[in-house]
Amino acid sequence: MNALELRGAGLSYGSRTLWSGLDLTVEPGEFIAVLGANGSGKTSLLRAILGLQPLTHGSVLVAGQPPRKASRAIGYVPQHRRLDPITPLRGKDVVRLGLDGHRWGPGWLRGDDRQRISAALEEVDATSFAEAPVGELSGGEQQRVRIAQAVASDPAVLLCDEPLLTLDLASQRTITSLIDRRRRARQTAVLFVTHEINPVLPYVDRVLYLAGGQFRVGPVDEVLTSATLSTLYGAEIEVVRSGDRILVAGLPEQPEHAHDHCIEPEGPLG
Ligand SMILES: Nc1ncnc2c1ncn2[C@@H]1O[C@H](COP(=O)(O)OP(=O)(O)OP(=O)(O)O)[C@@H](O)[C@H]1O
Repeated sequence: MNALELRGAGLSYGSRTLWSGLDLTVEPGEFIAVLGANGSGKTSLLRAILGLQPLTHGSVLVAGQPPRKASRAIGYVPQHRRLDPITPLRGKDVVRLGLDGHRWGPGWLRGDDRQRISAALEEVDATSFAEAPVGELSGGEQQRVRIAQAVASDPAVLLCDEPLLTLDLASQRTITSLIDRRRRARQTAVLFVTHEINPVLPYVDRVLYLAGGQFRVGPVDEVLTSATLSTLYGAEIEVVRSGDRILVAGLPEQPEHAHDHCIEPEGPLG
């Protein structure tokens, strides 16, 4: 079964279309980097997959189910934001929210939930944070606990919304390799929203690039090229591969053909 399937998906806010005609099938264990201009709708795409934002057109299925029915099939890792030092939660309480955070009330742990919480913490080498007040952990440690939360229900899809932001290089490496390890070990598909491809470059199978109401999906070498990005942005953009890094020069703040009042988007390129 596909981990994720978007068919003819489109999202508009009022007269503004973020993207439309989006067909994307993600296999179990695939790592997709979602890149694009500010405001191109990357976070909105994740919200649609989470079932928090209804699509204007088309459909989304997670592990064969509509998002609302698939809550345990979706893990979500948000941007790192420093938790208040007095946050009254221990590491294991944060992980538990990945199992019952979508249900109201205090609730009781079900069946093997306790085991799932320990296994998730162990997976991110965070067993020692189980009893620790999360607010006192470092940024990278807090982000590891958030990954444990996201994988606790053994999701089919892991949605990561710029999880490396504000982390130092060493923590970025730890987080990306933990996510990669999980998807290989459990065939968890990953949608990884990022402004910076290089930290995830070794892991990426395909890129979904959104800009100016258009998109392009494909392997890194097909999408991150001067020709493709220049077309997407309607401006001269240069992409240079230097060793194991990709450098992009000339990115405008906004794509040339970004539109607040929708002209029909051109959809997939090429
Ligand atoms: N609920 C909403 N109603 C109306 N407009 C919205 C709503 N949510 C987001 N938007 C707008 O849609 C656009 C896309 O937002 P989104 O956060 O999805 O973009 P993004 O690609 O993740 O941006 P960034 O890279 O800056 O984080 C933005 O212009 C935003 O203001």
